[in-house]
Amino acid sequence: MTKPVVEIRDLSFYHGKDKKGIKDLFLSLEKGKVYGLWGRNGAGKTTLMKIMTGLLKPKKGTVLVFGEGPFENRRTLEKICFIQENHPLNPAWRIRDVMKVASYFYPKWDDELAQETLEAFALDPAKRVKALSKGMRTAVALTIGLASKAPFTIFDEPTNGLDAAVREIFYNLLIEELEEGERTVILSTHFIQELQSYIEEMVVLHDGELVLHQPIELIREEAVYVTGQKQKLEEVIHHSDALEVKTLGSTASVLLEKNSDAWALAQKQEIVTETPSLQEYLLRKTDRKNEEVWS
Ligand SMILES: Nc1ncnc2c1ncn2[C@@H]1O[C@H](COP(=O)(O)OP(=O)(O)OP(=O)(O)O)[C@@H](O)[C@H]1O
Repeated sequence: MTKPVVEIRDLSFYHGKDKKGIKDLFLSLEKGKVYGLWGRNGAGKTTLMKIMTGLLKPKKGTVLVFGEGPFENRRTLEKICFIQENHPLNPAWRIRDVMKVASYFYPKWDDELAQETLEAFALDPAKRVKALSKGMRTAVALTIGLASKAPFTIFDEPTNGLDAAVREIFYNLLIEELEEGERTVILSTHFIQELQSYIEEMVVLHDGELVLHQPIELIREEAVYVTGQKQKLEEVIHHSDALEVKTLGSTASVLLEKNSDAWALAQKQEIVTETPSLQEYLLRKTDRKNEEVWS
């Protein structure tokens, strides 16, 4: 078996003395896979991404990227490209200067791909960053992410602020780039519905903890909306396994996980089932705990 690209064991990170960050996290990411990172606001995604990309030092535990700790490790950092949301770009530089500087940093930089990508985004390399719209700046940052050819690349909220046409261009370029299976990619996003077809495995954080790490098809199959007569579903409705209950007149609809006792109970009744969207399921799965976070 090939060694994982990222190996995290028992990682904890606290902002300041005791502020929440990441708690006792174990995670392993493999070569050539595309991961979706999902979590509600404050779940710990940025903290985790910053640790994996050497911007923060773990307080406890082990973080290895390509077998080495990324913090202050130039050799490892050359293999990592982290495209942050609102990626910092020098406003005075022309796009072509931005590309040149990035090319010095990433040993696998592909100039041709950079040019093709800028062309696809209809970006003029002679333009200065300060003259670009927010969406155009994002497109410049995405170009760096693609052309870096970095074996481990993270795109944080890659499509925020991009119009539908530009998003499509990015998805197409990303698919082409991933075809060879050489790069490990994380797409961190709140808008999972749109990105889900590009993702193989989901990593879900909640309140600093890893609550799910599974192939996306399995997660899609994990939950079910059960609809039937409210009276007959009374026990299911009040069961602690019920992730969500909606009632309308004498009908009830309950969101359940298929490995739950409540699902076994529900199946004994006359019910109609429907698969929830991935977004609905993840939101409900992180609902109850989330109330504690914000309270
Ligand atoms: N610099 C900081 N100082 C203190 N606490 C912080 C700092 N950065 C993050 N936190 C806290 O750490 C927790 C995780 O934050 P993080 O930014 O990693 O979450 P996130 O999942 O990226 O959230 P979002 O989706 O809102 O960007 C939150 O409780 C947040 O308040």
